[in-house]
Amino acid sequence: MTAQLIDGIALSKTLRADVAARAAALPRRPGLAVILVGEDPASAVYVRNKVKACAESGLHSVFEKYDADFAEAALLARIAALNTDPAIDGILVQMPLPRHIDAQKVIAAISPDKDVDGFSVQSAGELASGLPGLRPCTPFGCMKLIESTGQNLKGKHAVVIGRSNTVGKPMALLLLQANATVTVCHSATADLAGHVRQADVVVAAVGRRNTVTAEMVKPGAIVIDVGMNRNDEGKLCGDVDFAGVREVAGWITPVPGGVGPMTITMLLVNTLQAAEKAQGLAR
Ligand SMILES: Nc1nc(=O)c2c([nH]1)NC[C@@H]1CN(c3ccc(C(=O)N[C@@H](CCC(=O)O)C(=O)O)cc3)C=[N+]21
Repeated sequence: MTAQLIDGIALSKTLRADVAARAAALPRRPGLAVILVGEDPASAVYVRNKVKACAESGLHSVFEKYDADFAEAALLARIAALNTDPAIDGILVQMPLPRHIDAQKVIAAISPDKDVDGFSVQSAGELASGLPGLRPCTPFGCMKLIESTGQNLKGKHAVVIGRSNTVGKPMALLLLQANATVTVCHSATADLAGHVRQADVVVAAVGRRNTVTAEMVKPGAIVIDVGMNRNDEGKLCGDVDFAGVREVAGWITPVPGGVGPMTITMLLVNTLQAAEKAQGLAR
């Protein structure tokens, strides 16, 4: 069996067209502020892609770039200004931040209404409580990729590998809300392979290549690869041994071209959602 590819670029195209149509129907264009502190080259690429994606979907965006030694207080002051800026519906501060800046403080400073990353305590609480709210973009995108297979998660066993606040934890909650039975594995899990073998859905968010191999995967499973690693040749690769696992799985996401583009797409969706709410068009 060779797995069907879940194409994050194609799905992104469809969803971004819907964002563009809904954005065009609003009295005021949705606006996203993207803040980058420091010189990390990978962050610079991601941030540029986010700004470009906004333009392509007809969203307004502003990009603010600061030197690595930008003071925490100055960053908090910028966020306070954006919180009350009526042209801005979403605020994204690119992570990781320089060590002298407390990321938790920064996240807490963003108005929950503009928390398009879904990283705030309010957004996390809404997700955990099953209330509507802004969902973290990467796991939200993974759910859309899983939904695109047409498989109902009711009665299915999902195994999430990784327990970060940005991916693993919210992923588990989203899968739970979709009626899956959920197991969360992490670095202290005794028998990772034993758990993964039980999974109808595997979401790998570890940050180490070849964490999921063909022998660990149940035939026909849905495999979602959140990993972003470099192999020995410097090529981008995920946490899953793609060549091996695609011969066993039912569906698999590629890296690149899977979760990455969907993360940006869900940022656009969240910005649109925040704008609709701000303009009295809640949905
Ligand atoms: N506040 C904050 N929010 C984030 O959402 C956030 C962040 N900080 N910090 C860094 C991570 C990483 N991230 C990615 C988004 C898209 C791709 C993406 O589009 N990847 C392409 C490949 C890009 C390439 O070729 O390098 C793909 O997978 O096809 C990757 C990574 C968002 N992040």
